[in-house]
Amino acid sequence: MSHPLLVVMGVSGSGKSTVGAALAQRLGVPFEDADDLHPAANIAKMSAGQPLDDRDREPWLERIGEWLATRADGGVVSCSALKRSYRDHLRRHVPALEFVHLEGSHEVIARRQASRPGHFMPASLLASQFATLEPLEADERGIVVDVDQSVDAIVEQAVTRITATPGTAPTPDEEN
Ligand SMILES: Nc1ncnc2c1ncn2[C@@H]1O[C@H](COP(=O)(O)OP(=O)(O)OP(=O)(O)O)[C@@H](O)[C@H]1O
Ligand SMILES: O=C(O)[C@H](O)[C@@H](O)[C@H](O)[C@H](O)CO
Repeated sequence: MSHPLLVVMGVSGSGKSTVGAALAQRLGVPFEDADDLHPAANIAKMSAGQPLDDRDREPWLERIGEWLATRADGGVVSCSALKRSYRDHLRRHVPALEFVHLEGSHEVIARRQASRPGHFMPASLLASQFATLEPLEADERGIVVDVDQSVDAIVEQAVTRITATPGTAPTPDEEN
C-alpha cells in the first residue's frame, strides 16, 4: 500500500487518535488529529455538553479535506466522520479516500472515555455520537475493525485488510 490516504473514524473515545497515530507511524506517513482542526467555537460547544450539528461540522470537514488533498505521499487523519454525508464531503477532496471504522459497544467505549479525564469531550455526548453514527455503506471504500483488542492488533488488522482491498489506488510507478 503506497501513498495510503486513510481516515480513522468512529464515535468519540473509540480510539481514533491512538490508533490513527500508531497506524500513521507504521505506514510512515504524516498523521493529523482532526480534533486539532475544529474551529474554537466547536470545541467550546462540545465542552459545554452540546453535540455539534451539520453546520458546525461543515467548516471542520472542509479543513480536513484540504489537509488530505495536499498529502500526495499519503497520510492518516483521525476524524469521527459519523455520517455518510460527512464522508462524501471528504471524498469530494480525495475520491479514493479509505476509511477505517473503529467499532465498539457503548459499554467498552464509555469505559475508555472514563479513563481519560481532562479531555474536552464530555462522556454525556457519547449517546448522541452513537445516534448520529451512520456505518459505512457497501459502496464506500473502507473496513470495520473491532476496538475490543489491543492497539497493535487493530493496527495490524488495518494494514493487512486495507492492503488486500481491491482497488487501492496504485501509484503512477505501480501502474507502469
Ligand atoms: N485498543 C485500545 N485498547 C485500550 N485502550 C485504548 C485503545 N484505544 C484507545 N484506548 C484508550 O481509550 C481512550 C480513548 O482513545 P482516544 O482518545 O484515542 O479516542 P478518540 O476516538 O480519539 O476520542 P476523541 O474522538 O473523543 O478524541 C484513551 O485513553 C486511549 O488511551
Ligand atoms: O463530529 C463530532 O461530533 C466531533 O468530531 C467529535 O466526535 C469530537 O471531535 C471528537 O470525537 C472528540 O471527542
